[in-house]
Amino acid sequence: MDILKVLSRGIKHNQKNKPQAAGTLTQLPSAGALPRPQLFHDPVSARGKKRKRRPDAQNDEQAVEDDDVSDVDYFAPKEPAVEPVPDTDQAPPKKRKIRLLDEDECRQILRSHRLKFTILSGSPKVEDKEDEQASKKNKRRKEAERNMGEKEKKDDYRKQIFPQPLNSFGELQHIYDVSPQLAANVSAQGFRVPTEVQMGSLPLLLRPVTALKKSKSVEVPGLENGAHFLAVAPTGSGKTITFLIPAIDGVLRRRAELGRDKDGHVLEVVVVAPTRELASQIVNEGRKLAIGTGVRVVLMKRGLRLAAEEVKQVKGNDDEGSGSEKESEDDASEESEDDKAGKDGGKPLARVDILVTTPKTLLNFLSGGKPGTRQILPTVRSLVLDEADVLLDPIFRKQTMGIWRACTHPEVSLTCWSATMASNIESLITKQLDKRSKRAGTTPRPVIRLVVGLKDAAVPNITHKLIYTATEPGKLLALRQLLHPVSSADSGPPLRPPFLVFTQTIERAQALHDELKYDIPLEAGGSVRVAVLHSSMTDRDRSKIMARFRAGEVWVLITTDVLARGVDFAGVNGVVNYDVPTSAAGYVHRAGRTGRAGREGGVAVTFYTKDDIPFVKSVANVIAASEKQAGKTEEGGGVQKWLLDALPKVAKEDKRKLKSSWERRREHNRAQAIEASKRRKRQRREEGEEKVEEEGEWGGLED
Ligand SMILES: Nc1ncnc2c1ncn2[C@@H]1O[C@H](COP(=O)(O)OP(=O)(O)OP(=O)(O)O)[C@@H](O)[C@H]1O
Repeated sequence: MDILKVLSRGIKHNQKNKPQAAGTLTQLPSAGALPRPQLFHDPVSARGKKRKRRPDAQNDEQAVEDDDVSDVDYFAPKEPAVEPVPDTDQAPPKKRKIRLLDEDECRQILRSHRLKFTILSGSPKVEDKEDEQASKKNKRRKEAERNMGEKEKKDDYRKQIFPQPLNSFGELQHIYDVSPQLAANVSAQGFRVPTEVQMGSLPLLLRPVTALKKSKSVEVPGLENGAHFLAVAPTGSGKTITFLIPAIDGVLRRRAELGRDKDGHVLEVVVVAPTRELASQIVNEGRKLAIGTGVRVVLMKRGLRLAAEEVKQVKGNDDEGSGSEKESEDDASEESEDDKAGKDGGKPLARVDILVTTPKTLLNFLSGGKPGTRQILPTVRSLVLDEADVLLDPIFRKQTMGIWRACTHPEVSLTCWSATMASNIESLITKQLDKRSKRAGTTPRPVIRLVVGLKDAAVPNITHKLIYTATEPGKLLALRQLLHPVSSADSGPPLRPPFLVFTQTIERAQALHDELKYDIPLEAGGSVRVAVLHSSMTDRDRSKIMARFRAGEVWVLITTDVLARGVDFAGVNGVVNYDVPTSAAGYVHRAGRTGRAGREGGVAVTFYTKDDIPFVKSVANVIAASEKQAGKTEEGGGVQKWLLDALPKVAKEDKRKLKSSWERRREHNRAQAIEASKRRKRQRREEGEEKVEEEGEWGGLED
């Protein structure tokens, strides 16, 4: 197969050989596959009643059966923004009464979609029912516990809850009472059915008491004020709108309660994301959902002034922000300049309801007050950590904890989102929440965790391939073969553009770009089709590359882990791990840049050489688990059992050594990013121009 044929399929070349601009995306081969945003539909054993269709479901234009979505192209350009819903002076539309499902029905639907809710803190009461039905239930539960055997599993089972699932987006308005405008904005996105994470999280986050109204077996104390929430759900499963909808709804509700008008903006929600690319993507999504509501979603930038309170820094009272982790060089290098920005009292306060930020940018603002003081954000009611496991990883921990500490409202709720969540991060979160509620003297809120599918092994809907090459030059050759396969016998599955190539360091990304940039013939667009993006580039260059890749102009984007998390490129067909990711979580996030919203046909190719073998086992395990989830057999799979068995389990000592070698690379990346940041500052001073912050690279999470 010739690359030219593949690349030019569906793409018209204009006369001057210019790359096609926006609008080509839906004609790229990527638009072909039919997405099913829901990943799981297990048949559930006929325990109790079968799922009933609501009598009015047919009237609900959004409650479509899954089969009906086959002709929907979720990657087509979205509809233009909706018109604001007419003012509420007119009589509100009559609300339809929708029956809540009973606990058994909820249990069945949640199981069928592999949604598991566990209470991580407090002790939910298991009701002591006298009646026959309840004792039957208890019997069944005890039997199940006996079967599971281990104590740990028993505890887990007892703490499970079965809230109402969101069966259609129409229920947002009809059961969970979100504003008609917000409901219209969701509907304008063109989504037909909620994904699993949306199905599970939205009822609990919007109206927790309603969501658990029919839950008879477990009582969750303290739920009236809401819950803290951790969601672990596959990449590309729509977590962004899942935290944005309740955020906007919360602002609107409080505005109504307090009688604030549309222009009365109070910073109520802070969303933290690890990179600038992800933060601005969240702002875009938020603004689409907030159209016509008056809710302002703003990206935190250098020089933006927020309504913060200045308090005296109390020495020795910094246990949340401190820890074993040392201050990163990045922090130190930025401090003096940010001090100046924070002290700029001349700028007006920003009018913000929802602030989206990278950790460092906001922390720089908070620590930029008078010496010996810090600034706090007492009006914030909700803190959202997107990619929470990396935000609480030592690289970002100090900064994230600093922000959390600044959200001093006693009722502040925390929600954490990621496709991967190690148990040490979970316990860090629950311990911190416990400490905070003790300190504030408030009734602790429950901490609820939702896991969709298999925790940490979640890229079930794509093809995975591990390719061994004996040497480094062999790797480059193999990548070229993927780009220009000469026969069907060539190794690896066909890789169709657009695709992302991940390397471990900035230097390697640059070097690979130099190697590949002339590999696309001029007739197909030439060197502009191959681009590189990493954190030592300027913000402006990064944004330009992002825009060109999204528009379908760039077909091969070479990058580092800076794009591994959260970034949603419509229709990315493939991911190449030119360098093996150093952890299972790293693999999940990189591979998850393809196959978004349940779309099939994505391919993740991972090259490895002899030197990489110690890292391959954890990648191979993720692949095997993902394929098992997808019900694939060994023959069709990307990793053969013999290989999985043969790959060495790395001894602790060796892992430590290897880790330090990767740490060195990561440090090197950071040093490069710092150097670049200093260079940009110098440039800024010379140009007198103000630019926004940069984040360093991170090298993925260690197992
Ligand atoms: N119900 C839905 N049906 C179809 N597409 C959806 C639905 N909800 C969200 N999407 C789309 O799915 C894509 C992925 O969503 P999003 O970026 O929120 O995923 P994510 O779960 O945050 O992924 P990651 O873990 O990689 O950050 C987006 O393009 C979004 O518009």
